[in-house]
Amino acid sequence: MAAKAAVVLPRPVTFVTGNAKKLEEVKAIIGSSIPFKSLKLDLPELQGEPEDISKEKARLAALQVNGPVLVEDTCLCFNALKGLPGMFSLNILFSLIHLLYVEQLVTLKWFLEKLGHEGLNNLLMAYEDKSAYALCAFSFSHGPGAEPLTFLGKTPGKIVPARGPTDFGWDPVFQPDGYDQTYAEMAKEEKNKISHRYKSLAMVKSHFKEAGYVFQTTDDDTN
Ligand SMILES: O=c1[nH]c(=O)c2ncn([C@@H]3O[C@H](COP(=O)(O)OP(=O)(O)OP(=O)(O)O)[C@@H](O)[C@H]3O)c2[nH]1
Ligand SMILES: [Mg+2]
Repeated sequence: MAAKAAVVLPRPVTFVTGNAKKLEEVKAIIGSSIPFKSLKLDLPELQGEPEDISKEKARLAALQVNGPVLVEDTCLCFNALKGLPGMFSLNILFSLIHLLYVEQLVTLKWFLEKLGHEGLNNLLMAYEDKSAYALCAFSFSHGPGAEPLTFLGKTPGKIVPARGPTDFGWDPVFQPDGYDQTYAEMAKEEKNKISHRYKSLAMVKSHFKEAGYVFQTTDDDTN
């Protein structure tokens, strides 16, 4: 039987994100297994199921980049609230704040800071069930018009009062099952071995390995 021809992609994959902490983790997890560069683009994020949001982001990113792209969308979902706040949390909050305080950026900052980690815990105050899961949806598109593939990684845990460094989102209030440390308290290498992002990227890496993509690079791509 003839070997399947490898798919040739016009350049390295562009990982589109505006989040520096995400990028740090993605670099550490992917290493040199997938040739990629990163690009910050302001893409609209729809509301809906994680997979759909991520896929749509990939479609839009591929059009803008005009080449292969990886994007991801991450959420923290509370079981007692049937998966909310999930993808909606910060986006809806931002929309509400925007409606209420257009152009009053000081107030907006103050409001977000006030809600913070304590606010996330307070959302569950009335419930005994503090269980939650971190969900990561990576989508990969070959380029404009190509249907994106999505890879979901999920890590179960619970919501606890904040512990550990506060330099990345909700890491201080999420304690993964089987650990007595929050994501924020864990060494980065430890988080990157069990996280929602790690699990999703493990599937992305397997896909790339199986597909055996061949990348054509230009001088521009090395920047
Ligand atoms: O404690 C955390 N540990 C994580 O592992 C993690 N991953 C993402 N987030 C936060 O969740 C929100 C929605 O994320 P999100 O997927 O829309 O990302 P984003 O808008 O910041 O970047 P991007 O969409 O340009 O890639 C943002 O506030 C992110 O900072 C995390 N917080
Ligand atoms: Mg986003």
